[in-house]
Amino acid sequence: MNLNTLNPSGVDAVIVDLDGTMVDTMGDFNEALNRMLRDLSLPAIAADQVESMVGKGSEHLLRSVLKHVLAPVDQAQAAIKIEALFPQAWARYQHHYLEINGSHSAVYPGVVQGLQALQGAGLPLACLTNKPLSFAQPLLQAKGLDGFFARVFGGDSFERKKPDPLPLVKTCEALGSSAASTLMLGDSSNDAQAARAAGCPVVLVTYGYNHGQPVRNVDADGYVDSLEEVGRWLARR
Ligand SMILES: O=C(O)COP(=O)(O)O
Ligand SMILES: [Mg+2]
Repeated sequence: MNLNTLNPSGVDAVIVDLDGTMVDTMGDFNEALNRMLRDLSLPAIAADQVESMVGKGSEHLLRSVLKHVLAPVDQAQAAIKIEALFPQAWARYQHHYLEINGSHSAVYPGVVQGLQALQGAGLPLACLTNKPLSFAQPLLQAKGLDGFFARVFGGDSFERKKPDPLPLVKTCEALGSSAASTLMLGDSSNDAQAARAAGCPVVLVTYGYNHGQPVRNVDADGYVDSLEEVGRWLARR
């Protein structure tokens, strides 16, 4: 663990990211995307391609996937085609994602223990994801994680998504804590950039999705291999 620059007694609340931090949802993304591509008579996409596209919300993911599968078409044509396909792609993706939500995904080791420790330390918790709220809420329920969170916000809960600081600022407001005393736990540069811009301390997990880039290269206050480590550290406050 490397949380040297942070003081646990300065933390009053915690915001936790969902995909890549609490739940490994890559199987769900891959399944829903490939069902959508089949409906649109487009070729399938491999899971390792999808991983680098996750993190900036579902609209961005769908545009990236469509761009990838339409790659042989020239760029200007692809842009026009993506926008033409988007409404149907979005409708089919939502349908399939909600149908399979949680059935191809798993809670990472140490998450439940970590959240229990944070709750035991009396810290109010919020889940803040770029996933649509209608996907996030049933996923948290299906994985037995919903009871930990006083508030849950999705990528469509506010005007802008992470890496914009707005969702973090609004989540701090909802938790009644100052940005400087609200710790963000995430897995990607979106979480870290949003936290930095909002003035929140940020710790990143090393096992999630960071657009295929090494997470330790992202500017953050610490990196952990398990949320259990954060729980143990904050239980000392
Ligand atoms: O849906 C996404 O793009 C990623 O969601 P996250 O913010 O929970 O990592
Ligand atoms: Mg994430």
